[in-house]
Amino acid sequence: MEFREYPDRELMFLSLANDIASQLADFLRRDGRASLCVPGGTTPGPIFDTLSGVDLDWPNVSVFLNDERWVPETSDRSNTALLRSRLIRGKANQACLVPLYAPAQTPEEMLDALADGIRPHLPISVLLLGMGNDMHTASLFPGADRLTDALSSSAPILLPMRAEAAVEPRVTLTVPALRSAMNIHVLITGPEKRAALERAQTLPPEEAPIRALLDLATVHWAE
Ligand SMILES: O=C(O)[C@H](O)[C@@H](O)[C@H](O)[C@H](O)COP(=O)(O)O
Repeated sequence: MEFREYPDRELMFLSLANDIASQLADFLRRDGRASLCVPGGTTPGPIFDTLSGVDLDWPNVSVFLNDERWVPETSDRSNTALLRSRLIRGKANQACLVPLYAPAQTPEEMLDALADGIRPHLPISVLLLGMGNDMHTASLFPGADRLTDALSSSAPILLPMRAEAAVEPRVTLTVPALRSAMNIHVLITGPEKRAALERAQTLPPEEAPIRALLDLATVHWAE
């Protein structure tokens, strides 16, 4: 794991957005296409704002979430709605947003169709992850019903996930799909998350799911 500490959040957001853009540009130059997988939640908004204004060959960039809450886009809990309002706009308006939600009562009903949509965009070129104070990442929560399945090296691309801390059912990329990424960044802010990261390094992934990605990740932190 590489740990980068920044003097303030603003600098971190700008610098990380810049790293992500240049990594995507490398893939676009080399392969003519790239994929960017991002978290929802409250932290990454400023990175999305910056990226949406960057000049890239966006029509050849596919964008998808690490995980989605099983709510329609009209919900203020929808990560897809966050992406549409902060990332898939401006210059990035032409990017291809690959869905992790489709209207249905349960994620199980749509899981295969959603996984079929994601599969052609793997391996991920650039993966950005968040982390909760409980050391979850994506929707890999400690104590979640299918965490063991999602940690397995033979896990499918996507799994439904339910956990007390998750509020609603979720759909999440699994550990092997996430670990296949060519570049992995973890974005965290504040002293509580820094302490949680330190703790995660001493625990197995069953207790600290972020641990399953840390050996491959660059962690970006600012107070
Ligand atoms: O849908 C989600 O909730 C996210 O994808 C999740 O994994 C998030 O990255 C962490 O919960 C951190 O969230 P905050 O940035 O809001 O602390």
